[in-house]
Amino acid sequence: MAPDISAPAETDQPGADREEDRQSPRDAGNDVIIRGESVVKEYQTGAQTVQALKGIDFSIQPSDFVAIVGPSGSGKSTLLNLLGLLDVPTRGTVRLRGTDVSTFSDGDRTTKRKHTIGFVFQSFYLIPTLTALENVEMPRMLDRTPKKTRERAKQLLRRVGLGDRLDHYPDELSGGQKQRVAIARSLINDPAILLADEPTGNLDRETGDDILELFDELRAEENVAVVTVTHDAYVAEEADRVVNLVDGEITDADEAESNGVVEQ
Ligand SMILES: Nc1ncnc2c1ncn2[C@@H]1O[C@H](COP(=O)(O)OP(=O)(O)OP(=O)(O)O)[C@@H](O)[C@H]1O
Repeated sequence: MAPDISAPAETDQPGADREEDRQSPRDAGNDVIIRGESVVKEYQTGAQTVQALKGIDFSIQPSDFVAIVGPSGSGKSTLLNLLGLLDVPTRGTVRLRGTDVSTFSDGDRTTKRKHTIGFVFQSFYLIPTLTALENVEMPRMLDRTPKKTRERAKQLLRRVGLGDRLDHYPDELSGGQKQRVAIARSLINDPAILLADEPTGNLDRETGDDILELFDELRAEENVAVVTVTHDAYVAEEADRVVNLVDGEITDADEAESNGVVEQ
């Protein structure tokens, strides 16, 4: 289950800017996790301004499976960074459960990210000197309840089919198994959204299919939404929705095949 992150302790202080007061009426009472409206993202390099996103709208709900596709430089990573609360828009709004993310302090944004977003990458990014179990526990290394974390980490590794690989090191695992460990790690804080950047990019087709199947199961069981950036047509085909970015704008999904989605 996604954690209730709508009322952090610090906003309960007397006189504090209460989060409920900053909420958009549009998302009050519905279950949109994150919504972007007229989102513009610009990067300034010297005198040059690059408009990476040109006023796009998006929303992610529990259990969604959304694929972001598009040619190189079209704004996919920029959008993923906004969804991952790693950045804020230049103009327009991104709301997390109804609250404008630009009103969060950096510390707030980090806390929200930790409790809302899980990240999965093409290159897995496991720590080679830690076992599978320790890698999954890693995001909660400083946790005050290590016993609980260990139990949850074991449960997640069993969930992704690696109950018999807890003490294996990454170089003792196959590519697909490494990605399963990375997915288990991404779930350790019970996120509402998994952001997966080319999650099947380093895997053969069959192993990639297994990972997509696992995503489907996790969406059904944990209610988690999966948002993936992909160049693989078969991954995009599995998605409920395809966001096709071209030059910072969302275009018709039917154009996806001619815009950087590779048939395999
Ligand atoms: N930090 C930055 N500073 C300046 N320009 C940037 C920055 N990050 C991205 N850009 C520019 O913004 C545009 C969108 O980049 P982005 O990385 O989002 O594209 P992408 O679709 O993820 O590309 P790729 O598929 O090659 O990873 C590009 O023109 C890029 O050069």
